[in-house]
Amino acid sequence: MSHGWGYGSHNGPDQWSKDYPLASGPRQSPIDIVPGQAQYDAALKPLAVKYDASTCKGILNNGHSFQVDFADDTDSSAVTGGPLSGTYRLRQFHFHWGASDDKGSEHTVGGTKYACELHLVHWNTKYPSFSDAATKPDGLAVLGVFLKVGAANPQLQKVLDVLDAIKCKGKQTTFSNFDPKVLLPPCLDYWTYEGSLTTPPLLESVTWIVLKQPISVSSAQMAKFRSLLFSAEGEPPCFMVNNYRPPQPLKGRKVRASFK
Ligand SMILES: NS(=O)(=O)c1ccc(C(=O)N2CCc3cc(O)c(O)cc3[C@H]2c2ccccc2)cc1
Ligand SMILES: [Zn+2]
Repeated sequence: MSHGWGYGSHNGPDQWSKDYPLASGPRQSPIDIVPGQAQYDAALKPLAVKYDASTCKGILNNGHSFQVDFADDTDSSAVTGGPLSGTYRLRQFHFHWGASDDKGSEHTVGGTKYACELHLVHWNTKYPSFSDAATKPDGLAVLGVFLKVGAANPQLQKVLDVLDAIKCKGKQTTFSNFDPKVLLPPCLDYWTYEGSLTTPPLLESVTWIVLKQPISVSSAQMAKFRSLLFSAEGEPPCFMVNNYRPPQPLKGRKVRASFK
């Protein structure tokens, strides 16, 4: 993927529409979720999340976040149920965060920003591959989890402990035997709506499933995220912070809630 885009003043979200006209499309993400306007839908099923730690393959600084990649050649790590029809295989998870604890999430709740947001990216197995699914309106499902500053999160620490090895863009290292289910809150109540990737190419192929209950992260752990660099080795260092797109217009979409 071209890396001309970023989160700076010259290549950030306000500029993306120049190269990616979808930025002004009808189903863009993220959005501000207004709980009072979300419609409870009794037909929504409970989320069924099944992850297999052995499918965890590695961790990479991709220049706009860091991602933990999973083997997606079988259904052993997948999500079903909820608003979804069929099986969606886990491909990767990554995060978005701010330069300070008062901002960083992409989705907001009644205008409230969290310090960080986790995205678990899944693709619909009715399509032959992730890349193909990413071009279809029902191709992807992303599970969003808010991180709220408070107590340190020991499960998250296992991921943060390897970040020194992937400080710069393009660096990757081994990361195995990690079950991302440990990063989910106890309650799987969610909001869901039809949206898009929040990074270029902004494809409108994502069923968003945003969990109501945040998980915890300490301020010291947030500082660890901010030690990463957008820049590659040998380039002037640029700290990886504020890698979030702000909320986009709802344009008539309905947000459904799985809970009353
Ligand atoms: N924030 S998000 O909407 O949850 C999101 C989901 C998937 C992806 C993703 O996995 N990829 C593949 C790697 C990649 C690398 C890039 O440099 C880039 O600009 C975008 C991506 C996206 C991507 C997804 C689908 C088609 C092309 C690229 C990115 C963001
Ligand atoms: Zn994301």
